[in-house]
Amino acid sequence: MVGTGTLVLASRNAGKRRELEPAFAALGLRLLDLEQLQIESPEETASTFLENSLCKARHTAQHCNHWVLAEDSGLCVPALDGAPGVRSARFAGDSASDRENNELLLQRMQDLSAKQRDAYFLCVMVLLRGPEDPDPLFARGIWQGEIAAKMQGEGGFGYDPIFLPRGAAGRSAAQLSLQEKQACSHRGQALRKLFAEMQ
Ligand SMILES: O=c1nc[nH]c2c1ncn2[C@H]1C[C@H](O)[C@@H](COP(=O)(O)OP(=O)(O)OP(=O)(O)O)O1
Ligand SMILES: [Mg+2]
Repeated sequence: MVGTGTLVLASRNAGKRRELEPAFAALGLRLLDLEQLQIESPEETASTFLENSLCKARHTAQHCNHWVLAEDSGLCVPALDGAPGVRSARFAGDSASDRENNELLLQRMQDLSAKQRDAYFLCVMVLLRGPEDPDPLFARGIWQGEIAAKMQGEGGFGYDPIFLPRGAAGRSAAQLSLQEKQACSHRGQALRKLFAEMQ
């Protein structure tokens, strides 16, 4: 793979790209995303992160000639039966902004007790080494924390301003540096496991 020099990231999310890019750059790999390749995003209609992730990877691999990395991720609140879950990006509607999703989740959490504010991020990553790869590599990561009472911090993306990671002393994920977030996040863990699988 290193020889090809390019890996396609089957995503339109610039936040994911920012977090994933340094690890691939260190391997001498350049990431190209769906925006750059002008490939449409597939519909994310499955009920599991795994299926959505594989669907993004497979759709993209059919439109390009490179290895493809995809991931599907989301925020799960057990007290809300796992919502926003696989629908995290579309929680407040099909073209909802991060702010709208954050506001809706804060509103849904309003009457919950401290214990019920527990939440976790999940990331399921897939690497396809060609459109017909019969043996895709998978890896998942989980990041435990709780939902804050209000948004705090300017960094990161998505639900970062309202996610208080366990062990971060009350800082939100949006108040962590890129390196701090990658060291403990669902995405960082999944990526490290994927690299281990590739050995
Ligand atoms: O580290 C994170 N910090 C904050 N929020 C996060 C994170 N990781 C996932 N999330 C949220 C964002 C979005 O609401 C959903 C992912 O949805 P998901 O479909 O996987 O990504 P997306 O539609 O933004 O981009 P794409 O499908 O093109 O990769 O979970
Ligand atoms: Mg998506």
